Amino acid sequence: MTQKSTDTVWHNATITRNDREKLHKHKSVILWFTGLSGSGKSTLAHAVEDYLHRYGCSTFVLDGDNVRHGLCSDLGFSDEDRVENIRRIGEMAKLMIEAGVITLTAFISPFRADRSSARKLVPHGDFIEIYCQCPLETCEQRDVKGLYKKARAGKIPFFTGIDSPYEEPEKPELIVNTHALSLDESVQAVMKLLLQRSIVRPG
Ligand SMILES: Nc1ncnc2c1ncn2[C@@H]1O[C@H](COP(=O)(O)OS(=O)(=O)O)[C@@H](OP(=O)(O)O)[C@H]1O
Ligand SMILES: Nc1ncnc2c1ncn2[C@@H]1O[C@H](COP(=O)(O)OP(=O)(O)O)[C@@H](O)[C@H]1O
Repeated sequence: MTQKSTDTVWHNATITRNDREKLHKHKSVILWFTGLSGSGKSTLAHAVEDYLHRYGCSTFVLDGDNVRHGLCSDLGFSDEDRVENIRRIGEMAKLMIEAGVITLTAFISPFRADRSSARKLVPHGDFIEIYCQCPLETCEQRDVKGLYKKARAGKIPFFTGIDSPYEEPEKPELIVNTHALSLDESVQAVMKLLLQRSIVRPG
């Protein structure tokens, strides 16, 4: 690996985040969905994006599976690699809110410390942690991608919830119990929070 360069200087953009937010007519924010595999992160993030997009908001979903095909294709699922995965996503999400975009991230992000580091990258209030709470048994019954079956058969080592830990958020901005709520109810719970925080305006 080459030595880190110290010869870089931050360049301030002429167009600011505030300018971009004015253009988009809404604030930018990170909606950080976290939870077990199969808990509903992707489904909910995309459904919220769909809703916001229809109301003219500028949005983008960073999704675990997709990002791991490109930006993070060099990473696996050891604790170390997950830490680096979430570090990169945090930095990417930070850039995207500078671009004035409502950024929705759907990663297991199993470690509290890593979610906390991502939160600290951006100003207070710009990181909204949404815990997709769902019992492991339900996630396993859903087994959307057949991965739990493989993990139980010992074919996927370090699978979250089985032989790799998931640390529940202690104080998330929102808990969505995807086991009990319908998808529509879950979307409405997120929208209610965005309205309460004046990130989007009614209508
Ligand atoms: N060992 C292991 N543990 C957990 N998940 C695994 C594993 N191997 C592959 N997958 C698939 O990768 C998706 C999770 O990637 P993430 O980038 O979100 O993981 S992490 O935040 O770095 O922990 C996860 O996607 P979701 O099911 O959408 O959560 C799985 O499809
Ligand atoms: N309230 C809900 N919110 C999100 N997904 C739900 C909800 N209720 C049931 N589901 C279902 O749970 C599954 C979640 O899968 P997925 O979104 O891929 O999870 P994850 O991205 O966390 O791995 C989907 O089949 C989805 O239809």
